[in-house]
Amino acid sequence: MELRLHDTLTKEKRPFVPLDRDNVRMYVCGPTVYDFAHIGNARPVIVFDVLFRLLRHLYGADHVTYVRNITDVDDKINDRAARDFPGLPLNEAIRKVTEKTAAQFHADVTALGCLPPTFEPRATDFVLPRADGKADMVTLIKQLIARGHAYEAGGEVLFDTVSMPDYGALSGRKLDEQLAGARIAVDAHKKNPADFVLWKQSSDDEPGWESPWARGRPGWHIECSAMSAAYLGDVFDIHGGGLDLIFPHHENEIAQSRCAHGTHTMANYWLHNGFLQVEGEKMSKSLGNFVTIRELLADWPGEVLRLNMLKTHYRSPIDWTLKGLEESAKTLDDWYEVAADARDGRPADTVIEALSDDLNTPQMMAALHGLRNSAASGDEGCRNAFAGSLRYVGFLSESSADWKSRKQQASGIDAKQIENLIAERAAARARKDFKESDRIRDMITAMGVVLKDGKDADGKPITTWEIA
Ligand SMILES: Nc1ncnc2c1ncn2[C@@H]1O[C@H](COP(=O)(O)OP(=O)(O)OP(=O)(O)O)[C@@H](O)[C@H]1O
Ligand SMILES: [Zn+2]
Repeated sequence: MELRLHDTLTKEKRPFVPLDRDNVRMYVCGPTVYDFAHIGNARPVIVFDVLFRLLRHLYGADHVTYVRNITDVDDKINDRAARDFPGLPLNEAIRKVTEKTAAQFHADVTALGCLPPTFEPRATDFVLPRADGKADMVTLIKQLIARGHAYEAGGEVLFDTVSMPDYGALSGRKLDEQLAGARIAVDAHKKNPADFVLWKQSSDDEPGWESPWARGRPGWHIECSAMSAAYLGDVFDIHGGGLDLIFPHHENEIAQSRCAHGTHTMANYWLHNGFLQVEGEKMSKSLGNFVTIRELLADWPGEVLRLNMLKTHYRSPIDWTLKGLEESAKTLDDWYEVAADARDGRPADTVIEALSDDLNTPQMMAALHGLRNSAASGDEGCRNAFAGSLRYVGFLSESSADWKSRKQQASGIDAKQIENLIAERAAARARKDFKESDRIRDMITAMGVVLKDGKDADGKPITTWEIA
């Protein structure tokens, strides 16, 4: 099956041809760890997890290298550290903020059914030259200066955008248009307003590293140029992230990496996911219209959030609604019932085919609905293919066996309490106090639980229950 991917740089969907079939290489920009991730931040993590799974299927699990970094040096982190831990020395405060946020991020994305990437480098480990000789930011900046693509001014090292004739190709922004709109006064030390920071001086109370220029810290963009080169080389296959990263972040990554290494390309395919929106607006921290993954996981199993995300194609916007979540939960209730007790088969061709068409997850959903119907009316083989497909796309995680109990937990329903009430109701019925037994049943219904009265194998009345 031929994999086709849409490339932002060439604006076309074309067949995916890896540089090396034995080592297919993908880099995705990871979180800046200063605050809990919102469900919008989860979109690239889930989308590229699906692509990672697909590449592993097509090329073999040991032939794909997926790198997703952690940005743990950023001024937003410094501000948060100073705010939350005013009593601590800044470095310690920063470590507390980044460790806590990174741990929560891992817990969140694991609950969303995402496989860990092959490597998860932290920016702070790649600032200075390393003992193992892997790429680092200071060396990259030195190379850029040596090749005439960067200069020092006003306590900073800046990338010289004019030195790169096709700067702006990814976002389609022409340099002269950018120049016209810029405010010169703010950036008087820059040769051109579009020039961006590679290194900036740190004051004594800011985090910093000794460098050939001044004690300072890297700009955001150079972090990804260093970490991608460290694990994937100067040129690699796929680079991903959200739409908002095209400019300036990815544009500047391309400029740095290509100019430092003297290559025509940084990555052969640039993939960008669309925004998750609330009432038509991008979910973002700055707008305050966000809900964290952690908050959602208190109400919904991670599989529901994942499925709800994948109902929409990754390049289209998603409107995130309660109604959508409710429908997704219903779908999974049904699917798990049909797939119950099935052994895992291989994922069905229809699923792989859908994903191979630029990750067409709406078509994948249609394929899963089709498999569900065959499984419901068919033999064990169909059920195994259905269960195998569910597991393959990450809907049937290791922990889905206890789907029902986790749903109960998430809904806040206390199983023990329900069982006690059922016993009280049975006792009331036994003594023919139907007023009391009805009262108890209404109480249970009001808690969002449905009772089913039936008979056990010996013909004795028995009541089972489930969440409405
Ligand atoms: N609403 C959204 N929908 C889809 N992807 C998003 C959304 N918001 C952020 N992203 C993506 O999440 C990833 C992590 O981004 P980052 O950690 O920089 O988030 P952020 O800038 O703190 O979030 P925000 O945009 O809310 O300020 C990036 O790939 C970014 O494109
Ligand atoms: Zn990046």
